[in-house]
Amino acid sequence: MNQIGAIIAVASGKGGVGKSTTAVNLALALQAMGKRVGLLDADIYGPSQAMMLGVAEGTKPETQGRQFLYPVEAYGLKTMSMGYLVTEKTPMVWRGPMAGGALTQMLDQTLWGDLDILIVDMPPGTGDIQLTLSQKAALAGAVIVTTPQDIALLDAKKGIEMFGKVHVPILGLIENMAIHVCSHCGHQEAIFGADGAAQVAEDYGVEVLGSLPLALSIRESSDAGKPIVVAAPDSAEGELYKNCAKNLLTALQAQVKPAAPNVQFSDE
Ligand SMILES: Nc1ncnc2c1ncn2[C@@H]1O[C@H](COP(=O)(O)OP(=O)(O)OP(=O)(O)O)[C@@H](O)[C@H]1O
Repeated sequence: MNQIGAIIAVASGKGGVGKSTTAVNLALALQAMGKRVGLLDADIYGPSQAMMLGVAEGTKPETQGRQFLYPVEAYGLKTMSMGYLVTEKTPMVWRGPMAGGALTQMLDQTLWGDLDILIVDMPPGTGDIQLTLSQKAALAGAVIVTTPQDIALLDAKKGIEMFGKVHVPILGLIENMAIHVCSHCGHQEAIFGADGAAQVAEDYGVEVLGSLPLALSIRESSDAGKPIVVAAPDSAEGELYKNCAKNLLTALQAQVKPAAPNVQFSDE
């Protein structure tokens, strides 16, 4: 029923590094390049895509029979999120297997139709839920979002290793919040440190697809329900996301191999 060219996970080892912001802007940038794109918000514990895409609170997906869901369209993207299926006040207190099951159901029972790319905004972390989804979703590859901060980089490495274990190629790293540019004086500051992502990329033989600044415009546009790639596609930040998307497509075509063979996986 669904013809999906490539399913790509956007993941981060650590929470709060801007994974969801990156996933939505990447999806919109790929669409701006003429691709048919879907976005699965698999961040079940904190689904934020509906808010970032300006989908009205309380929007429920149309259903077909008892089993299938139609995606909710936003800015031309076909989206599905746990946020559409539960109310904001319902805490997600599922155990791992249940959460993993719910996610694969959302993936399989959504009538995506024909897509070139489905971006999966993964839950943060590298536990059972992430492993199950990586194994069941037939991922074409994964993008790891990290900040340059040591703790985030450490978790990014765990993410690379997790995908390596399940033989999902790493398409590249995206470094988020790399530089802060003062809106008053233009002074640039590497608040979370510098060059960390490049070092991790080199260690693991993967690419850095791009680097995004810590920018007020990125945060404000997401909060306003219109991500920067649609709100200001020609802005410096919009261009950076488009460049990441271009590099992602190149990496996808080249099918970059999983983590370099000289990397030892901790429990193998
Ligand atoms: N480059 C950026 N510049 C400014 N703000 C950003 C940037 N990237 C993300 N943010 C902001 O940082 C916060 C966290 O971002 P986001 O929700 O995308 O992170 P996440 O990694 O998906 O978080 P979680 O782990 O909770 O799912 C949001 O308020 C978002 O608007």
